[in-house]
Amino acid sequence: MKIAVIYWSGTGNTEAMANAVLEGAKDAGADAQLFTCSDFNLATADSFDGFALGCPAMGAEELEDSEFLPFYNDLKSSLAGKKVALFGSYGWGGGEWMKLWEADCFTGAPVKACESVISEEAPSDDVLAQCKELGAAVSK
Ligand SMILES: Cc1cc2nc3c(=O)[nH]c(=O)nc-3n(C[C@H](O)[C@H](O)[C@H](O)COP(=O)(O)O)c2cc1C
Repeated sequence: MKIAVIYWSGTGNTEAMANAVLEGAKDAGADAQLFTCSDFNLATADSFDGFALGCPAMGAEELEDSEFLPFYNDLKSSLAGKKVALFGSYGWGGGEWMKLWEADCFTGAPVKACESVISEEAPSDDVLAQCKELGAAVSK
């Protein structure tokens, strides 16, 4: 399985989660690669079997809108039939942004690999373990 772990992170919390997702995917035997959303070449999207996408809550319970949201909107058409899992960090909103993101993502054609993983600010060891499991789930 060829897996892309693609994230945006302003202060490193979602980045730490992405690193754990990558580790979990590699441990599960996937050919997994880590990208920031601005580094990912959309022309290569069809070559991946699964995607783990990470973005923190920004704006008012929104995806980061200067880099991640435009990237995600462009990627969406390539997610049909692919395994997808979502993760990210939040501050004070209780995870509302993730519910909105899931509704947007999984009412389309992607195959939900597992439950999303969210972290209040910096990920704890427990959350990092959940991130590794997410990486493994998207790799199956
Ligand atoms: C401009 C801005 C907007 C934010 N909006 C929200 C929000 O709507 N809901 C929330 O729970 N946290 C919000 N946060 C908190 C971040 O989601 C939180 O600090 C998160 O850990 C940042 O992740 P990162 O380190 O990957 O950038 C916001 C933070 C910033 C800087």
